Amino acid sequence: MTGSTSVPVRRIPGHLWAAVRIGAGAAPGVLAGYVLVTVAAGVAPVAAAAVLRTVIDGLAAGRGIAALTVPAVLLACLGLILGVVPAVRGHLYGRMLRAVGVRAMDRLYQAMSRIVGIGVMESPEFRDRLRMAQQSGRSGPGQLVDDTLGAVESAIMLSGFVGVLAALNPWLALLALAAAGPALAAQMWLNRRNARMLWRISGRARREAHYAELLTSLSAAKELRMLGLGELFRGRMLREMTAGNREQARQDGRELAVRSLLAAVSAIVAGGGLIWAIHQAAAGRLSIGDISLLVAAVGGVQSAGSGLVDRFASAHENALLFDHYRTLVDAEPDLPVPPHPLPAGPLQRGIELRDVWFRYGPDKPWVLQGVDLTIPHGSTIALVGLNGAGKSTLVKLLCRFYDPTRGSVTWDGRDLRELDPAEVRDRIGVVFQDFMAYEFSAAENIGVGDLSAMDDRERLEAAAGRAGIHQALAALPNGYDTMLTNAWYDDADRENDETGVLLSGGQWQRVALARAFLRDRRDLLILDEPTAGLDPEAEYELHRGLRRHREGRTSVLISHRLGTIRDADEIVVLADGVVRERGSHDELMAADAGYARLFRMQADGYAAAE
Ligand SMILES: Nc1ncnc2c1ncn2[C@@H]1O[C@H](COP(=O)(O)OP(=O)(O)OP(=O)(O)O)[C@@H](O)[C@H]1O
Repeated sequence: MTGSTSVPVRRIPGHLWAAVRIGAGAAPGVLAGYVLVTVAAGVAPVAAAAVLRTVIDGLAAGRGIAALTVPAVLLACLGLILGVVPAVRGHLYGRMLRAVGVRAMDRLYQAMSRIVGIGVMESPEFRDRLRMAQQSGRSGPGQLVDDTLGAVESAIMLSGFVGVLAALNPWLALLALAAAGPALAAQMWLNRRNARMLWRISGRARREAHYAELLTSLSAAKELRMLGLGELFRGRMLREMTAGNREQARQDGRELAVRSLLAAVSAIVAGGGLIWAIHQAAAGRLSIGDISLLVAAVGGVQSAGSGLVDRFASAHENALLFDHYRTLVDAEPDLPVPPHPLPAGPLQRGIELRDVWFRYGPDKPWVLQGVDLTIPHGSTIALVGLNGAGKSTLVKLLCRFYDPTRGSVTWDGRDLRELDPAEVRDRIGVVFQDFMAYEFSAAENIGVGDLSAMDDRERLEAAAGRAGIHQALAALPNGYDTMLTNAWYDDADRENDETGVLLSGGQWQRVALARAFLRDRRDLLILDEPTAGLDPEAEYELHRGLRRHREGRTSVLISHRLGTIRDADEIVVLADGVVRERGSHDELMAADAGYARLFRMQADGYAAAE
């Protein structure tokens, strides 16, 4: 994905067409009605002006009421149409906007769920683009459809009134058209600058939102108060906001100058036309009806012309933002997935990392520098290493959130890149170091571990039991249906302030473990610091349970508390991006290297505390 500050004009019709197609798919009936109303809104003013001339000329010529009844009724009908159209149009617009918004957002989030890895989501450019796509995706396509039809309406009206002017004086018509050209060009220039400005300040907008979120978020509230960070964050938020506003004000100034100039040109054309018409009428070359038609036509050309420019401007601007939406929706896959992936199948031999090199980006330092590691089926491998050694990174490669920069990860000899990532992930149960605490009920918080068990209370309770959290959840005000948040409640709980409950850090960790236990029939279990927040008794109990659970299963365990992993089949020490030591606890202690030193350090710490 490359940085985008403007969109070639040739891409704009494609965007308009894409938006109309979304509209036609989302609400075909509403769109058809909208087209009809648009055509009526474009034709009616021209027809009304022409009929009015007939009526005025008829009156001036002293024609009787009988001759004028039909044009009068026609005029009344056109007036009715002109009166009703805005309300109908507003109604249809609202319906179309909502229908198109749902479909467009659905497509955007479908595209997001097609993203296989997480690397692309970490790029600031992606985050900016996503924010703009979310902004434009909700109402952008609907507005584009509205702009397109609005432009059609203005074009119908403009061509009608230009035709009228041409019939009265071709020079006037030419002059009116000539004034529209520079207006369009100027507007496009303004739009491009506006889109560039929006892209430029998008980082500011993101930072502003981040500080605003920090100022009000529950998770930041403790540190914010203790460390007195409110003033700092508010200042930074305001700084970003003010800088963004300054850019916006410069653009507003440009817009004011250009638009005033265009309005002046248009008024001069209109005034000139009127002076000419009055002279012609005084000389008897134009009738009173002609004058009324000319006044209507000059006004009509002005309003249709500026309507066309406005619509074009709005369409151009929306298309520029919609470009971010389409770039994301039509993006190539972030990680290559073969069209016909091989089946991963149940793990039989094991997982192997061969000479794996990895860094998070070409400009980032190497995290892994040639890791060779075998995780045989049925064995437990413990990963050990200092902070930042690359343990969690290795886990992310096992889940194929990233591809190795060099080397390969294989599942029973088949490269993960040849397999369907969804199938591989379905065969893995994992508790991440930074697991999610969903603002859902307790049952759902465990159930998301295996959607097929979401409504199976027995399985949920069994998993919670194994994680040692069943009793605590059962004792909540609404048992497993209690919301684990005080931010919002289920509809049924709305009246009851008692039902939103907050868990402690350790309790949350148990819920996350229960989520993984729900996936206990998986081929590989990965636990990244699963007991870091537990009290010693709970940790002991849990590791005993885990040992039982791991028997005969393939697991990868990460823990800084070396006592909890000493019975792993193999302990692998990562350092400087490579496997520095490997072996059983006894072997590594006998080798008396880094692991033994760390183990003794921890053991001495406990002994000293006694
Ligand atoms: N998403 C990321 N983008 C860029 N760098 C990252 C990212 N995640 C981790 N890193 C870097 O990769 C290195 C390894 O991080 P990793 O989280 O794998 O270490 P770890 O061994 O799990 O550490 P810990 O024991 O602290 O959990 C660190 O230097 C970290 O800064």
